Amino acid sequence: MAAAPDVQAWRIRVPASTANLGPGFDVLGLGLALPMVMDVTVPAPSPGVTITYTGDGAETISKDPATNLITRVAAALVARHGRRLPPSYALAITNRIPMSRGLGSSGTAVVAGVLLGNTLGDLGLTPAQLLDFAVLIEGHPDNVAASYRGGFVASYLRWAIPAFDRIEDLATLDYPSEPLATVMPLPWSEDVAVVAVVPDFELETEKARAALPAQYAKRDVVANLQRLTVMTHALGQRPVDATTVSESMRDCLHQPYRQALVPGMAEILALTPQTCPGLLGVCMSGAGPTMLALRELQGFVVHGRCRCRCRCVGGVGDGRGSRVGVPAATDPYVCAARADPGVCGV
Ligand SMILES: Nc1ncnc2c1ncn2[C@@H]1O[C@H](COP(=O)(O)OP(=O)(O)OP(=O)(O)O)[C@@H](O)[C@H]1O
Ligand SMILES: N[C@@H](CCO)C(=O)O
Repeated sequence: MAAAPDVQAWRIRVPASTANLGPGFDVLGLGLALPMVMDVTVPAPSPGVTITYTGDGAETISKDPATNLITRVAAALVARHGRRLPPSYALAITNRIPMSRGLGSSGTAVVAGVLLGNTLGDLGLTPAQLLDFAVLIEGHPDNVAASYRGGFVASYLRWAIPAFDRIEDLATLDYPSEPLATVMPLPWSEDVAVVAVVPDFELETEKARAALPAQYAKRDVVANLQRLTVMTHALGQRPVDATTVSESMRDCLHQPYRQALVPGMAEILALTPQTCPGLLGVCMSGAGPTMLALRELQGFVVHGRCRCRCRCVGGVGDGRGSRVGVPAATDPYVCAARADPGVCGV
């Protein structure tokens, strides 16, 4: 009788992320304490590949390994290195990250995919190599850098990503062998908490990026550079200066063009520490439609109304949301000083 194969099991946990934080378009990212957890078993209890899913996206996300984003990324990574995924493995995914809401769900899935490919294909790639492959797929580094590294990070790309149609093309695509992304951790003040207000409609990143102009006026670029530099310092200070944070979170490069896609966004962006004591600043999260409020860790009430029906994450109310948040420090969506430490369990 043949011996039963050794069963290996491990867990991959990847946090959600918020990108841009106002003026840091395609530059800044922050890991949020809101994870996707994936339990991997090799081989699967039954023949072939099985994917099970609970949580956000359970009804809509493909469980077919040929079309699921995580397994496609893993397969492309191992193919790039001349290997194949094993014929049998099981993925049990528990996801708390809302889809297409600006909380980096696709980046999280891509990071999970490269971690899966690295272990299933026994590739032994470095974190920088894995992150670069994730950046190639996402096209911009902010979300994946934050999900991978955790905390508050800034990043830039050292070469332009060549155009490709499908993730599978990355197996053979010609691109530079030099490192792609440079990622720098930034200080995040322990006085600053994060509240995400998640509308009950989706906005695909592709659509929100298509709304942006091809060119910008010099004054708008300069305004963002000034604010970005000041804001990254201001958010590391103790105590934080609310007026400086609030003013430096204003953006000229993406939020004005995306405003038409998110009902109520203008009213939320008009909130200030002067009108809402304890508030530090507001911005769109990633490509939206989620709106992000930074707040002082203690004693805080935001007054405001948005026209869209929001899931007021970190807020009170009826859950359909007309108020814009009264966060509790224990709310799982409140990042607080505990910016997520990034991936673990691999
Ligand atoms: N856990 C997952 N497993 C498989 N596919 C996923 C998963 N999470 C997200 N995706 C894919 O990513 C898509 C959402 O990507 P999209 O870029 O539109 O939004 P987002 O990443 O949530 O927002 P943003 O980039 O603004 O933060 C989903 O429709 C799905 O195809
Ligand atoms: N920087 C990206 C984040 C969303 O993926 C954007 O704003 O389009």
